[in-house]
Amino acid sequence: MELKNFSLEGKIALVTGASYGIGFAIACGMAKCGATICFNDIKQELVDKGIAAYKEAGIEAHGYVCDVTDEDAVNALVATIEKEVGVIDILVNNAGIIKRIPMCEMTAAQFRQVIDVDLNAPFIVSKAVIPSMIKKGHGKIINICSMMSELGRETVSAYAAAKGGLKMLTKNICSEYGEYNIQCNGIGPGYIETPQTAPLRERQPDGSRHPFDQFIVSKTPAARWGTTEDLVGPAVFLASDASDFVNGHILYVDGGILAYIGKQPQ
Ligand SMILES: NC(=O)c1ccc[n+]([C@@H]2O[C@H](COP(=O)([O-])OP(=O)(O)OC[C@H]3O[C@@H](n4cnc5c(N)ncnc54)[C@H](O)[C@@H]3O)[C@@H](O)[C@H]2O)c1
Ligand SMILES: O=C(O)C(=O)C[C@H](O)[C@H](O)CO
Repeated sequence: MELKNFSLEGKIALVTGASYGIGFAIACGMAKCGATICFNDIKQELVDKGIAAYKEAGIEAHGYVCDVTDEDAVNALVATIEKEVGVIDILVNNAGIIKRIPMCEMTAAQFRQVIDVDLNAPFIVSKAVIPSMIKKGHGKIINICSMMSELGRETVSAYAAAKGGLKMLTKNICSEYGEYNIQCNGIGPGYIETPQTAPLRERQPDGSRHPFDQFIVSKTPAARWGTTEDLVGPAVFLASDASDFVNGHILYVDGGILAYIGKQPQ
């Protein structure tokens, strides 16, 4: 039996919002498996820093400024990549924001902003790449979901609504385009050490650990925060031929949080 390989040689990947953080780590991992990396971010300054960081990692990445919520800009980005690099084989919808505000104190505009980046944008970017994937006869779409695709918590109503919707968008793209050999799956990271979660890990004025930091470690069987490197193997798997029969799945990379009721207070 031939082992379907994990190589990404000859594949072109677009990772959104990938100047740093989870997207940067996933892109670096895909590059090490042979993929050509294209990425975007919202500001030239971030793209420039990203290109330098990829170069430092030995990767010649193609960087573009593009706000993923702007449909015209996204369509222009995909057309430019197709012209300059080639047809996108792998899309990672990674760009995202969070606003931690109690729901009744959050404005509708703030709610909409989170939905726009975390849910509408993955729709926009996926819609932009799918036609060429159909023509090419294959495609991989990986949506970066969250624990909040399954669970709620105080202050993250918009984010949870977006990430829950992103889980179902993932399943719907699978349903609608699986027959064209397009696999759309999600990765659901646990709590990962990146700028997005930095406020949850800040030391207290007395030097003690943030209460949320202690809470998450107690809720994680692995008893630690995740790192961006923990996400690379799962992303490469879902981007490779080895996952051609995996579709509509959310792969939770959470150290066991979703399986664990929590430790009895001592
Ligand atoms: N860090 C975690 O614990 C965690 C866990 C689960 C899911 N996630 C998700 O993973 C993804 C990456 O998270 P992260 O922790 O690396 O976040 P981050 O805040 O460190 O990075 C997010 C990136 O997205 C970019 N971005 C934001 N809005 C954009 C827009 N409109 N257009 C283009 N780029 C935009 C930012 O500039 C940044 O480069 C997000 O979707 C996040 O919701 C993070
Ligand atoms: O709960 C929060 O405040 C978060 O920041 C959620 C994390 O970013 C992440 O999405 C958990 O999977």
